Amino acid sequence: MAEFVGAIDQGTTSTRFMIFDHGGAVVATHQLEHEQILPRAGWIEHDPLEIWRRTENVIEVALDKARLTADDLVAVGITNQRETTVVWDPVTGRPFHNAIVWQDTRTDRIAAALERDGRGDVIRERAGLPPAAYFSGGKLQWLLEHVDGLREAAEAGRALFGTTDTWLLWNLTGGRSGGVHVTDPTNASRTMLMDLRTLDWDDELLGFFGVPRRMLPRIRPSSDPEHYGATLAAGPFRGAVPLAGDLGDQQAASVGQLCFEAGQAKNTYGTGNFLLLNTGHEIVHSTRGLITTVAYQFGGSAPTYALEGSIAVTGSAIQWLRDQLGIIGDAAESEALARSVPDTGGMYFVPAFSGLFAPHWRQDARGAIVGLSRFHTRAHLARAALESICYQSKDVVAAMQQDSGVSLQVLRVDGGVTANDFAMQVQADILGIPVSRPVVSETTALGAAYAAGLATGFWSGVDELSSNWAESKQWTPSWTADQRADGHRQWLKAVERTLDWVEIS
Ligand SMILES: Nc1ncnc2c1ncn2[C@@H]1O[C@H](COP(=O)(O)OP(=O)(O)O)[C@@H](O)[C@H]1O
Ligand SMILES: O=P(O)(O)OC[C@H](O)CO
Repeated sequence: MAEFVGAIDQGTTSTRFMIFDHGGAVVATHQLEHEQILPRAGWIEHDPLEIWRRTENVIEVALDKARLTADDLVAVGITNQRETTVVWDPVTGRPFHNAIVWQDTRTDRIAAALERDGRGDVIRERAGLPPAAYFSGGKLQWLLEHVDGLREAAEAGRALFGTTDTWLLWNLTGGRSGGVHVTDPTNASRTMLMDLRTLDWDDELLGFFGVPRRMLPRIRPSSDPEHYGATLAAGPFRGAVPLAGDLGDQQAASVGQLCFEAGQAKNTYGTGNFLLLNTGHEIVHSTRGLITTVAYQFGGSAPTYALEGSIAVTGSAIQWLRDQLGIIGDAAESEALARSVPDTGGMYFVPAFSGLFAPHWRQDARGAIVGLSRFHTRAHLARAALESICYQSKDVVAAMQQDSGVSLQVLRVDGGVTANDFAMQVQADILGIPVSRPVVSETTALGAAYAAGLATGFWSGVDELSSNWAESKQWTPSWTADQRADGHRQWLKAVERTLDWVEIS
C-alpha cells in the first residue's frame, strides 16, 4: 500500500524532490542547482530544458535513495518559483526563449507605462498587484514583442505560456504527446492577468498586455481531487502517480506552516523573502505596499486570500557575496564572518538589485552600500548583508501589522537563510518579537505534499495536519528599544539613498 507523498519544489536557485510520510517527516530528498543566466545588468534567465532535466534527475535519485517506486507514492504535489515566465511550442516541446525570472527588471518600462496611463489602478483593483516588472504579464508581453514569430504562433495555438509548475506538469504528463496545460490560482494570481474574485483570466487585463487567451493554461484548484493528470511509465517516476497539488512556493510554505486561519502569518527566507498573512475568504487591499494574492483554493471550495510582503533580494545577496565578490566560499560561511566583528561599524547594505519591492515598490532604486570608511572589511559587509535581510523583513512586518491590525506575537520562519543562527537572532532583535522555526524547515515542499495528500484522502483534512507542526528553535529579542529604534532609523536613511537612481522612461 502506498504510504508516502512526493513534492517537487522548483525554486529560483534549485529544484528538489522530497518524499514525506504520513507524519510529515522527510523520508528522502535530492536537490540540484541550475544556472542563473545573466545576459545583461538587470536581466535574469533560466533554461527551462535544464530545469526539466534537473527535475527528472532529482526525482530519480530521491526515489532510489529511499528505495521507493511510483507504487509507494499516493500522490505528488508541485510547488514553484512564481512569476518566472516560460513560453514553449507544444509540437516540438522546445521553449521559444529562456524563462524570464521574477527578479528580472527588463520590463520595468512596460510597468511604468501602465502606471502612467491609469491602467495600473485597474490591475491593483482586479488582480491585487501593483504594476511591476516582477509579475508575469509584462514578461509575457516582452516575449510576444521580441521573439520572432511568437505572436503568430500564440494566436494560432502553437505557443503555450506557463510558470514553472505548468511547464513541469506538461512535461510530466507526456509533453508533446498530450501533456496537460494547467496551473492553480496561487500561480495565476501573480500574472496581473487573473481576476481575484472569479479566479479566471480577465479579458480586459489580457488586452493590457496583448496576451491571446488560448496560450494560457486552465486554472485548476491548488489541491485537486480530480487530479491534473498522472505521471508516465516513460518518465522519471517510471510509473503512474496522480499529480494532485499545485501551489506557488510562498503559498506552499504558508500551507506547510499550517497558516489556515485568518490572522496567521509566516516569513520565508530564500532567494527573496516573502511574508504571507492569511486574510480568510476576504480580499483585502493594502494601503501600505503589500500585495493581495490567493493563498490557496482546495477542491471546489471558496479561495482563501492573503496579504503578502514580497522582498526581491535576501538570500541572493548572500549568493552575490559568494559568486560575484568571492568573499565567502558558501552561504553558511557568512555566519562566522559576520560574527567575527561586533557590529557593521555604521555600514548599511541595501541590496536593491531589482529595485525595491514591498513595501516601497520603487523600480528606480538600485543597490547601495553606505557609511563606508577605510576601516571596513568583508566581515562588515557580510554582517551588513545579513542585517539587510532582517531590516527588509522588519519593514514588511510593520506594513502588515498596520494594514491588517494584526499584532504578531511571534514570527514563524522557514527557508534556506533560517539555517543561519546569527541572522535569526538579529531578526528577533530587530523585530522585538520571538522568531520560531519548525522542525521541518522545508515547509515549501511540505505544503505541496499536503495539497496533494489532501486531494487524495491521504490526510482527511487540515485538522489532521496540526499534529505535524513542531518547533525546532526559537530566538528571543535581546536588544533594548533604543538600540532597535537607532538601527532602524539609520536603515531607513540608507534605503533613501537607493531611490531615484535608474531613469525609467
Ligand atoms: N547558512 C546560510 N546563511 C545565509 N544564507 C543562506 C544560508 N544557507 C542558504 N542561504 C541562502 O538561502 C537561499 C536558498 O534558500 P532556499 O530556501 O533554498 O531558496 P530558493 O527556494 O529561493 O531557491 C540562497 O539564496 C542562499 O544564499
Ligand atoms: O524560489 P524562491 O523560494 O526564491 O521564491 C521565489 C518567489 O516565488 C518569487 O515570487
